[in-house]
Amino acid sequence: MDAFQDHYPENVAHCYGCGRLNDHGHQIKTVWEGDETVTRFTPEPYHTSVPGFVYGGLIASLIDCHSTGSAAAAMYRAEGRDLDSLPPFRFVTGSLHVDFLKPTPIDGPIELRGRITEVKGRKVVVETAVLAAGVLTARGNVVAIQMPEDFGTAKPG
Ligand SMILES: CCCCCCCCCCCCCCCC(=O)SCCNC(=O)CCNC(=O)[C@H](O)C(C)(C)COP(=O)(O)OP(=O)(O)OC[C@H]1O[C@@H](n2cnc3c(N)ncnc32)[C@H](O)[C@@H]1OP(=O)(O)O
Repeated sequence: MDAFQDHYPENVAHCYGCGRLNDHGHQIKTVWEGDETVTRFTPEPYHTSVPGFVYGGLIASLIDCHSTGSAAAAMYRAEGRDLDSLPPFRFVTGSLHVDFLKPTPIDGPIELRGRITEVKGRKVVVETAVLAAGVLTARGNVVAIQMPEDFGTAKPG
């Protein structure tokens, strides 16, 4: 099945977490399963924190990109539009909150299951459960915001 990230236009397909064109990145893939968005990812041995367990920064990174992809897909769904239709919805992370509930074992796939809890203007809130072998090990809350036209052009300060 096609993933949301397979539809990202080339100019936003280089993200370290979700860009299909980033050879060094995670290249996550997210799909709808009913009203939930689902990403499955198998960690590598080098994603270790404490031996046997996944590095928390990786979990945060997966939640991050799972959520921005989910936010875009939710907006397309809300408008009854095809994922390839123009103009494209592009979301960036405004806020990323992670609760680490239990150590996440590294020896198998991780499943992220997201729910859209708010859509308001340019903002989408996504809550994500992170499961390893069916056990909830972390929870994420992301505020994703539709990318402004002038993203990245503002001068610091
Ligand atoms: C499926 C088909 C694909 C199609 C194609 C998709 C392409 C998909 C591209 C993916 C690309 C990779 C994405 C990876 C995820 C990153 O890693 S993104 C990189 C990390 N994030 C950044 O660099 C963002 C930096 N921050 C900014 O640029 C700006 O602060 C933001 C986030 C755009 C917001 O600025 P703004 O547009 O001026 O926001 P503003 O109008 O003030 O607020 C809008 C709303 O958002 C809220 N808000 C703003 N900032 C925050 C915040 N930090 N916390 C909470 N709420 C906030 C406001 O309260 C407001 O809410 P309401 O009052 O309407 O309820």
